[in-house]
Amino acid sequence: MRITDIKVETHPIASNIRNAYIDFSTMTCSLVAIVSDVIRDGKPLVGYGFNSNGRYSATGLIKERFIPRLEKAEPRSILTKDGNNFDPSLIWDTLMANEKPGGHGERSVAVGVIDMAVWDLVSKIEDKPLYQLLAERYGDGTPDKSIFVYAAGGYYYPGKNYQALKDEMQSYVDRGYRVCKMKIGGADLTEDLKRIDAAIEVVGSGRNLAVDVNGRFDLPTAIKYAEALAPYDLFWYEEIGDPADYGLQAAIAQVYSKPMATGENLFSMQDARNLIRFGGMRPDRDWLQFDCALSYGLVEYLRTLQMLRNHGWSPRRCIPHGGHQLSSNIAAGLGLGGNESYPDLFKPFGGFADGHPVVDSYVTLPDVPGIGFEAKSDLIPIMHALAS
Ligand SMILES: O=C([O-])CC(=O)C(=O)O
Ligand SMILES: [Mg+2]
Repeated sequence: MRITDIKVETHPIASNIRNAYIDFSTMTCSLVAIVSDVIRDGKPLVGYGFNSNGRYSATGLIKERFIPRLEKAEPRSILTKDGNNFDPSLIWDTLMANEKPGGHGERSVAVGVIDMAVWDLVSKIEDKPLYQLLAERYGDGTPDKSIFVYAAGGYYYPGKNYQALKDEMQSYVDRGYRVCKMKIGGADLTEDLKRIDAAIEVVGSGRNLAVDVNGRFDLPTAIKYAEALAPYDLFWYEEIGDPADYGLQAAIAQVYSKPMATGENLFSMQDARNLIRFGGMRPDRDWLQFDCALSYGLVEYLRTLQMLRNHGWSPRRCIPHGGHQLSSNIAAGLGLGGNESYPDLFKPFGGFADGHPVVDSYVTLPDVPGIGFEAKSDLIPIMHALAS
């Protein structure tokens, strides 16, 4: 068994939205196809992977450093002991050979893209959905039948007024979402509170609304907002300050007793561990958003989950950033708290399989081998085009 070809290309996922820190006018992602010599139904099995939004494509790194390492590896050295499948963690070690620790940067995105393709391929070779494979390898064999999802949106964009924000939230509610998320911190507090009031008119209560600062606030601003937000009893107050400012996070925990969420810009188990050690996050109410597609993939995410258990955290407190099908599989297979969803953004990479509607903020996963890309009609043609 061997890898016969690895292909990569960059795709635009641009839009005119803006959060408190960046706009998405030039956002891109990398798409990878790993072709194997395993033949099924007359065709080679192919695994696909891509990175989620927020970081740009890592195609340069993938091409220059990571594909050559994988191509040079002795084929037997990346297989399981019985030789019946590829071993994701041996592939991970091959990719990361000769890389110093720390300073994770965009390298974690490049490895995350390839790792997604590896898990897609590995579960296709086992001829089962990835969530089933994960539940069998790491759990009691029974994946969750459905997973919690919330609708992420509520961005700032040109000409958007309160009515447009309400219409957007209403469209999520109409598509089965109970919990929705909106951006704050890109306007002043008075304006943001008016936007929050408008959104709550639609979603019914603060408990159905999460707000995301995208790391914009310093401590005084964070506290001023925390005091104003507390009475709303929001679903969560997200990424309030710089992602690596654990002191700021811990200080907010002292004054804000309602749920907080963060972690989408922490890209390694070690960084996640620093958040848990020093960030004042509370395992009984807060949420962790580490996104494996930006942070060295599922091999690293398994290490992060183990670290969390060692610190008394349940995987149920994890709702990853990114809105991609890999995290849906992880959520169902490893018992996370759910997954993010962008009903209208970052298409066709984000989103779920066709014919699986969201009902009361829960969604089911398709019963197809791999991550489920073959059940997503807007995405799979792009993948096939790359592989062929
Ligand atoms: O706007 C973004 O960068 C995406 C984001 O933070 C999220 O989905 O939580
Ligand atoms: Mg966020």
